[in-house]
Amino acid sequence: MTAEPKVSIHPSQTSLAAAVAARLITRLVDVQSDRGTATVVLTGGSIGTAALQAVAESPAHTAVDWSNVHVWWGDERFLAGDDPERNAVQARAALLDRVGADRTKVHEFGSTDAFSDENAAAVDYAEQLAAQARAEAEADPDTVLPDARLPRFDVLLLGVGPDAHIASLFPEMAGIRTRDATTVGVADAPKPPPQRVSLTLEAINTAQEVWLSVSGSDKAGAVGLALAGAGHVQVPAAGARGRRKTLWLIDQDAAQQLPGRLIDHEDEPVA
Ligand SMILES: O=C(O)[C@H](O)[C@@H](O)[C@H](O)[C@H](O)COP(=O)(O)O
Repeated sequence: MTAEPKVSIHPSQTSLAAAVAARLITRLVDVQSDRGTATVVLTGGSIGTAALQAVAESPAHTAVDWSNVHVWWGDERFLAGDDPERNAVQARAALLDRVGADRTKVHEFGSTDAFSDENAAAVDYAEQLAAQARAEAEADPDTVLPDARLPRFDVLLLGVGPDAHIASLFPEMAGIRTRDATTVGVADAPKPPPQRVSLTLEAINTAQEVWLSVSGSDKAGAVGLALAGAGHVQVPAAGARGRRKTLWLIDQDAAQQLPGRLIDHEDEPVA
């Protein structure tokens, strides 16, 4: 069971980042009021990081109990642990270190400090995810996880590249074709750095809500193809779906080639 995409268009990159931030705060507060804890899967990239900064700068962020948020990543650049190009380093600076996130609940992909290659880091992340899934199932025997290998992802954020990649799943490459695994090592990514680790599409699509945030005219073609129903091997963003909600949050520039029938006027804009 997955949700058909809905689209929300925002006037600029800044208002888009603010809208993603407002929605994220609301989502985390809502989930925490139901279950006590909430789980978010973060993305790297410009809009992903700008949205986290906007969360930190919003007075409303204090409504979230950050010590009870589990944080995972959709992908990571396989670099040294303190490399400023790592998605986790950028997320810590933009938000996590500013709001007092609990380091034991911030689950980073392994780095070159600890792993010999990207495949080893991918295997380790799959084990971390599975261990958390077991812990959640033991803590609440009534919990039904969408996939026993993965914790419940309440919201999963993705950026989209001009080639329509999501996380580190690039068009036509092995990562987007990977099945029966929750994570994958990527050795030859066209976007630098070449070595990366990523959730697979099947892992991404276990999330309750998948939000794709996209800004800029260089992404308009990718957005148009993805929402016109292209195949996920050629257009990875086309395959990303949440179980309950699939939300495309885009700015005007990225919306230039959008099939008109997909614009949900009731859902725009929230910033
Ligand atoms: O590690 C990464 O590079 C990302 O996770 C990647 O998937 C990113 O989200 C897109 O490439 C969009 O990035 P921009 O928003 O910077 O274009």
